[in-house]
Amino acid sequence: MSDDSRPTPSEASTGAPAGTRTAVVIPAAGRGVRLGPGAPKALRALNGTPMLIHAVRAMAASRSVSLVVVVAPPDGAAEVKSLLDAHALPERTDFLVVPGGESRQESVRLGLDALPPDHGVVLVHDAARPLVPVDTVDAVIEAVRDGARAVVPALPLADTVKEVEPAAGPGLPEPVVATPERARLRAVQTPQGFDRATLIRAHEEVTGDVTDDAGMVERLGVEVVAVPGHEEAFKVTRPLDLVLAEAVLARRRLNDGF
Ligand SMILES: Nc1ccn([C@@H]2O[C@H](COP(=O)(O)OP(=O)(O)OP(=O)(O)O)[C@@H](O)[C@H]2O)c(=O)n1
Ligand SMILES: C[C@](O)(CO)[C@H](O)COP(=O)(O)O
Repeated sequence: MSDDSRPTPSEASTGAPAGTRTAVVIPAAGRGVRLGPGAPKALRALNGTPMLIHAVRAMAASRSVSLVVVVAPPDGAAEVKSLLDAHALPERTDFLVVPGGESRQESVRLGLDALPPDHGVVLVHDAARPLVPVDTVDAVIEAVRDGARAVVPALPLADTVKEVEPAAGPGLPEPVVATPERARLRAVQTPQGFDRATLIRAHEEVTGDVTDDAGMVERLGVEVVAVPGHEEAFKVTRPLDLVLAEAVLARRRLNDGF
């Protein structure tokens, strides 16, 4: 066997053929405006470790994941590379860091542009969902490997949801126009999983306001399916979410006995 034909360590350890080899793009380039002033959200600490490192570890915990592409704040790629070097991460996983863009959509696209050709399954996972359990990651990957072109982890809602019209002026109430049937609604999380070609086509063809990658795939007319999400995969968005995230980590430490 020539040197070129030998599998890389990550290919050898996951043992997956190219069609099912799995890469994850982690958009981590947001400012975190809703979290309040401070460092970019992904670099803020949870139990002393940057949120991004928790998110990277959550993805690399899956034995199916052989590559993680981190999309860093536009001026923070060097800092993110140093962070990855400074923290213990599984050796079976390869890492790339690229600078991000102005919107989440643009950041994901920049991450996709950096993917080498040999990964047929691509996950997109928010750095802002640092605590997703590995079982959820594996369930998404398995559904794609089983033939779904787009998969989202999703949870039923606890609140009733109303559709409203914009208020007629500042300080005025918003008229409620509809109450969708709650039993049919789901709160959608990440990682979202895709057949690579479908996700790339969505990012090439779909423009406009879309808040998640599966929404872009829906606009292509391609079926998206939901698998059970997890309450610990919540998105750290506002200050109270930091309190919850610290509490989840404390509970894990207690359960792990240290
Ligand atoms: N230009 C952007 C904006 C967002 N994101 C990433 O997309 C994920 C989900 O976005 P969100 O939670 O909205 O993060 P922020 O945009 O940072 O938050 P905010 O809207 O409060 O500023 C985050 O991991 C964030 O880093 C990104 O990579 N590039
Ligand atoms: C992708 C996402 O996490 C799915 O719920 C969500 O849409 C991201 O929204 P944000 O406003 O960019 O945080």
